[in-house]
Amino acid sequence: MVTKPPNEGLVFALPKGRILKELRPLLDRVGLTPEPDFDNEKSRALQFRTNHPHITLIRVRSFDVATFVAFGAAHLGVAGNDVLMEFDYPEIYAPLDLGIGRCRLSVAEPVDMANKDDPSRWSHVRVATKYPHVTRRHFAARGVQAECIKLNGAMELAPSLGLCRRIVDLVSTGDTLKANGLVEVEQIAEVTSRLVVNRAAFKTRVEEIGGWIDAFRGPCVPLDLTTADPDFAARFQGLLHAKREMSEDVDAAVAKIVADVKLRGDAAVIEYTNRFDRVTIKDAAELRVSTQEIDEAVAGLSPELLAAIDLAATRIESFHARQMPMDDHYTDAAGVRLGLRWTSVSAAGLYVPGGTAAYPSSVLMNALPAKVAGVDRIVMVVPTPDGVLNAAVMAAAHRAGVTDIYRIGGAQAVAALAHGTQSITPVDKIVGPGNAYVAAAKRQVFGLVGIDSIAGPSEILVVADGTNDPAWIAADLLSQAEHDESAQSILMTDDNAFADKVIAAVEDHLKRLPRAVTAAKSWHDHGAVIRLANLAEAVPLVDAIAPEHLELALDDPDGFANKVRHAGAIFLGRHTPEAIGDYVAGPNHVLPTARTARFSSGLSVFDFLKRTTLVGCDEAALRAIGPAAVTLARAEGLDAHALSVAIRLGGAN
Ligand SMILES: NC(=O)c1ccc[n+]([C@@H]2O[C@H](COP(=O)([O-])OP(=O)(O)OC[C@H]3O[C@@H](n4cnc5c(N)ncnc54)[C@H](O)[C@@H]3O)[C@@H](O)[C@H]2O)c1
Ligand SMILES: N[C@H](CO)Cc1c[nH]c[nH+]1
Ligand SMILES: [Zn+2]
Repeated sequence: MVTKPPNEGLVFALPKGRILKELRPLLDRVGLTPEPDFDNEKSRALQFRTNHPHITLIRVRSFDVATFVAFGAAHLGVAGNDVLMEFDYPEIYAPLDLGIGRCRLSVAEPVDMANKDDPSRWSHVRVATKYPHVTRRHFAARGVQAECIKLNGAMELAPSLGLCRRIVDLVSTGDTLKANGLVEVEQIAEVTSRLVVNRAAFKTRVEEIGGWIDAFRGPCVPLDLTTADPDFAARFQGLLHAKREMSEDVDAAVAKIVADVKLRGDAAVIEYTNRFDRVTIKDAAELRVSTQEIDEAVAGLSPELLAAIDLAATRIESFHARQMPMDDHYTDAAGVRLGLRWTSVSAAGLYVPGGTAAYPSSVLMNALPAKVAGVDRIVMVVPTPDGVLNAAVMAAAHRAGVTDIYRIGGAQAVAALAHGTQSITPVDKIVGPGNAYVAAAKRQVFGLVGIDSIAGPSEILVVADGTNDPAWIAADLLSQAEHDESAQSILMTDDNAFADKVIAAVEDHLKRLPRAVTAAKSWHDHGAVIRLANLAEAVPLVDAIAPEHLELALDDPDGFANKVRHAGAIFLGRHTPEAIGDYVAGPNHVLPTARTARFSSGLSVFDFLKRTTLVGCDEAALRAIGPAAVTLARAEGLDAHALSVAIRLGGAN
């Protein structure tokens, strides 16, 4: 580690080449102007002064940025996550994804070989790569031994010259691979460039380095619309129809996983689980979480957390119990006995997300309606990345009466629940939120099993007047933004000055929130502030957005709520933050997103129930209504239908 006096200038390490071109406008945006020679591609200089007397830029190879920063020779830098993954330097902190230098780290092989190859059957691979550590780790996680030959460039030559058959390299457009007769067969990681800092330097110079992190994060302002503006209607339509989720093509990958689980059962589930969750399950018996593991997890939790789980569970259970519908049996005027009977599905599968965060609250929200509805077998699947079983998730499952828990996630878990495996009995219905892979798998198994509606990234719309505390409303907006970069938070207000104060309060909260990077990206990319002439203007706008969560921080929230038709859940008044509904209010937090509240509702006991109708005629009743059936059957040309009624009425001919 290079030690530098704290009062000396900051050194900023930047990568040469393609990324520098994309980075250059960002330097302008943060007000960092290098000396003119920096933009001269022919210049051999490596170090450059800037308009800030204390800041020097160095221009080095992308791999060397990480090394300069890790050893403290540079304080800040810009490096791709491919480089960060390869070195895995604990001294580097990467607070910000700059969203530039987008590409992927992939495994590629010759086209003619790929046509006959099945990556799921590999046991040993020989690979040419600049990323031996990432490559070995990637293959080890799925039980494949990787022999890596380190090359620094021109990787594409390796297969044609017989050095090895496969390569692992960065792929941007795929043109270079194509030109060399290669094709991608597996993706290891999505790559973007990150702002990186030396941890020790950050600790000692937090104001200075933190200031640059904030500057690169950019002014975190959302879309700002005013209903009085002439272009409001067009811009509002743009907001309504903007695509928020990444358009990753996951369908093909998921179809392959689902087919493989259907064919090979447990063996395929184990293989995908080991690969995606970085675990080493050897035997199908290990897939199921044992009673002892559940008991141990529950025993290790604080009484405070257990009490909170219990309070939430009691309230959710009681709210859902009131939803239970009544059977109906009666005899009508024609003497026909009619009835409608509700029964639950026999077995339900609950998907509990666990890839990037653990959600005990979602366990309760999914399992308790099933329990209240009377489902006999409630099976929960939850991924355990790096083998970590979340104790609060286990406690919530225990409290909610889940019968079986499997430590599996993603498409393979959904496929196992739908098709069954040697060790997992299939279920009748699969519910629960999850990422794009989970959503695609649910869509693909629908028909074989039932599914609930697909919940996408979270949303909140707050309608607030100017008498609210801006810090409260800003926190509410961030509560959903912190879920996901694709989440959406919208403020509607009739007070301009209040709107400005909320925008400033969001900035302020972001300085302290641990999930600031995610929340800031969501607010910046998808957030909106809509300035109204009066609060009545908000009603049709709310209906058009049909938000998942609608918060009404108004004097008369009930009056406003009565006018709204489309919203997943409404939170009434200044003391009802949406987060209370996420955890303990009682109604379900799995709600329709992406404007689907126009035609669908949140998860409820009805998702686990189905109706059977009952009809009973005696001779007199059949005589009363049968002739009309005969007439209709003949009109449809379905004579056997007509006969089956007429024969009972003595009119078979
Ligand atoms: N609406 C709600 O009520 C609610 C509640 C909680 C969470 N959520 C949402 O659920 C989502 C959870 O996502 P998550 O990723 O954290 O967990 P997840 O459990 O949904 O997904 C993790 C799994 O995805 C699979 N996967 C990841 N990368 C893959 C790849 N390249 N190929 C194939 N499979 C791959 C793996 O099998 C992994 O186990 C978030 O978007 C969150 O906002 C919604
Ligand atoms: N707000 C999310 C659904 O939109 C649910 C959740 C779980 N934990 C916290 N919040
Ligand atoms: Zn939430």
